[in-house]
Amino acid sequence: MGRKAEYSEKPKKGPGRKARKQGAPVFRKQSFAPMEEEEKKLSHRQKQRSVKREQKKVVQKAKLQEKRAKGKQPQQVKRKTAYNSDSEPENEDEEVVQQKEASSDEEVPQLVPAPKGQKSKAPKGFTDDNDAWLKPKKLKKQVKQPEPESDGDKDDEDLEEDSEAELEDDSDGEDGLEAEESGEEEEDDEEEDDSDNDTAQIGKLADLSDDEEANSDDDFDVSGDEDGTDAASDSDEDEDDDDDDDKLPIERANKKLKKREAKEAQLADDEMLETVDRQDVFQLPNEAEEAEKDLTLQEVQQRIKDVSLVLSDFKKYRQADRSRGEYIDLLRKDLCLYYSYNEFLMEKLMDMLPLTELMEYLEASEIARPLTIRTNTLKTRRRDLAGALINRGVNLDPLGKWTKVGLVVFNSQVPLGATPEYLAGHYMIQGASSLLPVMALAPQENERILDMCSAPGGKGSHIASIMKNTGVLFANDSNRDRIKAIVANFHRLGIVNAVVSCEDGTKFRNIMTGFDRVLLDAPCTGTGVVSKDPSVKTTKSDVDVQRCYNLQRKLLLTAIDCTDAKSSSGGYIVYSTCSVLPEENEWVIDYALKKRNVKLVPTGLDFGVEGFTKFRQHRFHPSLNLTKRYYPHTHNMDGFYVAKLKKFSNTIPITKEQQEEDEKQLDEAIEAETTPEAAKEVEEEESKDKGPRKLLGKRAGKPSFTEIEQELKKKKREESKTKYVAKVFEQPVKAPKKPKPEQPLEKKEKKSQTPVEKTNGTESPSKPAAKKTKVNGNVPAPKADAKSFKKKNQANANDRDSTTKPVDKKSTANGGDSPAKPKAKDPKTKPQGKVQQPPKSKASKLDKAPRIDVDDIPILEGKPIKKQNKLKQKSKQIGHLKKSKTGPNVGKKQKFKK
Ligand SMILES: C[S@@+](CC[C@H](N)C(=O)[O-])C[C@H]1O[C@@H](n2cnc3c(N)ncnc32)[C@H](O)[C@@H]1O
Repeated sequence: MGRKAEYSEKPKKGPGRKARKQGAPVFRKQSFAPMEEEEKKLSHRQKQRSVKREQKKVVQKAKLQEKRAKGKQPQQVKRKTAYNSDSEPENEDEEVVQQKEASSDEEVPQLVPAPKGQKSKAPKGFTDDNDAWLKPKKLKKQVKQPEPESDGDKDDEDLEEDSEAELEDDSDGEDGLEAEESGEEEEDDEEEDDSDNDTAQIGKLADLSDDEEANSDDDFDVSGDEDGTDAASDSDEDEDDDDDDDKLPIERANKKLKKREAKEAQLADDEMLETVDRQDVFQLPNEAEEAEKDLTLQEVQQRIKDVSLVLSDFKKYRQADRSRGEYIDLLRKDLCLYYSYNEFLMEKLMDMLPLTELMEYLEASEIARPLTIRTNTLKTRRRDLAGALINRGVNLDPLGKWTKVGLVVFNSQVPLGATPEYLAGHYMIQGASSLLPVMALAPQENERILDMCSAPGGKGSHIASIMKNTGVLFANDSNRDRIKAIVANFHRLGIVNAVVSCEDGTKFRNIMTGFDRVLLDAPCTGTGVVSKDPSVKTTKSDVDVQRCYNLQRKLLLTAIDCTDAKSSSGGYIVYSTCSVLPEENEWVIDYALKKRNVKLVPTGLDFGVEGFTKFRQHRFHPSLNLTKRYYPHTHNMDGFYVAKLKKFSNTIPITKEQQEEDEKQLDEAIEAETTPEAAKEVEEEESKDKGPRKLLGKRAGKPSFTEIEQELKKKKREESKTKYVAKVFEQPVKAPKKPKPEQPLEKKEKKSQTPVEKTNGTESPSKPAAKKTKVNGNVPAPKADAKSFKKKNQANANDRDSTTKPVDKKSTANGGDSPAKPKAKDPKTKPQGKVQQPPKSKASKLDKAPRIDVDDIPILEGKPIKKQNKLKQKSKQIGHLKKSKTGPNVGKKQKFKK
């Protein structure tokens, strides 16, 4: 661009020069020293950074050249240096010679070659002005000295010395530059100055090129500015600078940003902790306050949260003078209030689930489970059914990968119990959880299968459809009204391989044995189906649980006895309940494992929570982890339990271990009875009843109740006494030693010496009646239960057990029977043996139906050990479809035909 400047020609001076043609433009030397200009403009900080950059550049260059010098000819290095000179490439050789003269070591970068003739001058050869100018060069030297990355070898030191010498030589040339800048040079010196200019330009151009590199560090500089704003991080970041050299500017910036964020997060956490610490600790209300205050639901909810927080870190948040028990009591009360549970059930749930999970469980139990249907594969395919229902405005989806027959219905424009498909038997309305026990049972075609508690036939019909209407399904239920539902459903669904019976399941071994598989979907408290039947929350009590527990154990033993261990295809028993309480699940299975030749096998269900192997202070058989639990909050289905047993022998086991166990149980019961309180209780009871049955001293070790509590207890017991109440299982809370359930029965059976228990299927038909008479003299009347049966059956449309007692208002009022309040009966208020008889006018068909009498059922484990040994010897293999032709079974058979 423009005309080229010529420095070689000297403009002529003198007269007539105005007339001359305008010569080439003359540029001030200053124009070629942009660095000088820039330096003047730079701020102090910028200069510092510039110096830093320079230092780095010099160090890098030194390193680079050192490397090259090691691997290449020195000449090449010199050429490289000379290449920076644009103006006089032809002088390369001369310069090289000069440099050689200046220093024998060529490793030092030749930024500015020495001008000719200058070398012979005085060693320093600088004027005072030069001294001033030389300062930057000295700085350069200083930079080299602290070079951190130098090897520290002697060679390096030599190198530095050499470079210093050269720099001093270079300064000669720069001296000329300084002189020119000052404008004080003589014309005679101009040629030399020009050459100096050239050298100066060379030097400066080299610097410029370096500057370009430096400019590439602009980002770094920017971040350096940021450093300036964050003085605290300066030191750290400076330390990292060296490590960051290899990184891109953006990476360095990112690193710094992350550091800063981490610091801020840390600060925020600290602040939060401080704030929490400063917060007021939740103050437990005292009883007076509690009585006065009427809390809103929101306040209760808030208090639940507060107490939960305290319990989550009790040491930290507790009030020094308050115990954990007080907090738990308050929490239980609040939860009962908020979710409308009685204290008994809430306490059971609190025992069972950790606090956070409990809250989830309670919340999930408030929400209805999705409506699900099961395709009846005897009549249709799921895809076809889904299509048909979708056409009717039903919005549905497959239930899950785990089932090929389930459909979940999101919404429907038609009632699902009245569609043509329903009436045609293409599907059954069933909860998702009710598919699980049948899947675990895994029925096979042509097998003989017993569904012991079948009404209304949901699972039974599922079994039949898997069997493809082959083999025989025995669908039994003790509730005659509910039997009708089985018949109706089976008709609708096109099941033709079923025999429906109405028998007491606990006696089924007398009717028929030798089944390939038995399903026992046992009657239970229904604590898993709270969302379906909210009344469960307030109506269940300790008595209900114990009643169910007794019945379940007896039904399960019978189910095992009805199974043929030698079945070629089966020999399996599946036990299930829609309760989540361990008393009705693990406890029952654990009991059966001890009493029969069965073992737990995997259910085949690939989801569900493992069953408990321990619960509070209780320990179950380790294989109970093979059983499965289902919860509304984890599986979005009703609370459910499934266990699968394999029978491996038809004989009834009486092992040495069992003998010892039985003896131990006896000892414990005796020991419990001998506690002063229990002894007194038994004494009083015996004096009233004069019966053999004794309470087992469950109050041993328990705190005594206040008078009011005892009064409430008495009233409650009066209401809830039934023949089923046997106070059998150990209470999970604070009960050091518990009475064994079999104890009273043992005593009775010792006297009666019934042969019923001797072998499977060999029970004498006349014995149960005799025994019943005897036992019923010691327990509340059965008719009260029959009434409650009826009420429940009418009330509950679902398939839960209907054998539970009527709503126990007291249990709601006083928090229900806590496990820590085990006193069974108060002979003062209600002598044992007295029966709460319902008015005869109210007795219905239900009353005439076979009633379950827990005490009437033979319990092998209750036999004296010697007797059991005898039984073992006499035990026979169960015959298939063997039936007694005499006694009450005959009547039952006729009933069955009806
Ligand atoms: C949970 S429900 C069964 C539901 C059924 N498995 C289904 O899927 O439709 C329990 C049933 O057991 C019946 N049951 C109660 N005690 C019984 C007993 N001792 N023998 C036989 N069935 C009994 C009840 O009448 C009730 O129908």
